[in-house]
Amino acid sequence: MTTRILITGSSGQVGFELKRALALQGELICPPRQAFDLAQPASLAAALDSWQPDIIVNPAAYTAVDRAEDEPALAQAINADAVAVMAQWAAAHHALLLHYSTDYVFDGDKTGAWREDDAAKPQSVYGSSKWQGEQAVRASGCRHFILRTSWVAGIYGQNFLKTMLRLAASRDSLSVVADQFGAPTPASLLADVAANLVQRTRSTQGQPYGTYHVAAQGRTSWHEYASYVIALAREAGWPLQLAAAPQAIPGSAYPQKARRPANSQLDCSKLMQAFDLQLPHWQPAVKQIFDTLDNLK
Ligand SMILES: NC(=O)C1=CN([C@@H]2O[C@H](COP(=O)(O)OP(=O)(O)OC[C@H]3O[C@@H](n4cnc5c(N)ncnc54)[C@H](OP(=O)(O)O)[C@@H]3O)[C@@H](O)[C@H]2O)C=CC1
Ligand SMILES: Cc1cn([C@H]2C[C@H](O)[C@@H](COP(=O)(O)OP(=O)(O)O[C@H]3O[C@@H](C)C(=O)[C@@H](O)[C@H]3O)O2)c(=O)[nH]c1=O
Repeated sequence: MTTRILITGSSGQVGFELKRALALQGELICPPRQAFDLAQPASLAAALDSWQPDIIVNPAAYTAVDRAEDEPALAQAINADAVAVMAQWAAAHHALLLHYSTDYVFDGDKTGAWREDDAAKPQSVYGSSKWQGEQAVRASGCRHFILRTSWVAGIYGQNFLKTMLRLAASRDSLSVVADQFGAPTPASLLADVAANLVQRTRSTQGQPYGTYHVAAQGRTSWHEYASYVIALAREAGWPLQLAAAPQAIPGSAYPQKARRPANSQLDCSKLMQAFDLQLPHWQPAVKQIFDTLDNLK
């Protein structure tokens, strides 16, 4: 029988890549927002009943980190309450739920890389709503994977990499925070890892379901990341207004509504060991995204 795979948020960065990565694994159900609106959690069970997915992949989220501070109820509905409905439906129907979460569940105050069992202490409405979504998945008892990631970038949708290219093309000065650390992670990698895990659940062996960190390897700052991308654009001959590298500034000099963690680096060894996977270093991963954007130009 054909596996029915529901992908939420399929127009987002990760969702778009999931359509490619999961295309051969079953019949994909990719509803537009109006047909499966996570802001209306009470409406979701009826849609799930009609589609009867075997697998629910949920990259959809309220991802506007600063705006969430002004819309906590909406962020909570989309990132937590709707996730609870999907998880409970999955538990009742023996479906698999693959859900994405974020480095922003941590406070950023650890010296080393964050492990899956480190205590969450979100500092923002977004981080808090994502943490509540995670807890709802675990509480439901459904078979699940929660993939926690950081600083997602890709070809489709909006992200920091594209913002830096846009600003470097249009401004003659740019200041970027240099005391927040993490790793940019390709949306395509997150989709490929999901496809790999889904494929493995088809074997009859017991699966190591649970929570995993998935991010590109190494550690950088937003400033180093921006400088690297802008240098790539300069080398490739992009017409840039910005004459020099961006200026490095402390987070305190870039006031924002939501607090970002100082250290977001995720330790991904649990995933790499459990599934014998290698993850790329952030620099070649970012270069590959840039090269694709360059070719599409
Ligand atoms: N972006 C990042 O840097 C990071 C993301 N993550 C997590 O990874 C996952 C994927 O992120 P990413 O692909 O970047 O997110 P995007 O912001 O690119 O996409 C989010 C998707 O969610 C959809 N969505 C938003 N609100 C609703 C709603 N009410 N009902 C249905 N769909 C909705 C959007 O639909 P529409 O197109 O209609 O707006 C969009 O397709 C998320 O869970 C996010 O929390 C984790 C770490 C970093
Ligand atoms: C645009 C800009 C940002 N910054 C800083 C602000 C912030 O500290 C950092 C990142 O900025 P952004 O607001 O683009 O990124 P932000 O929305 O915080 O990105 C986060 O999104 C959510 C969804 C996640 O889950 C996180 O992993 C993370 O990727 O860069 C500058 O210093 N200069 C600038 O010109």
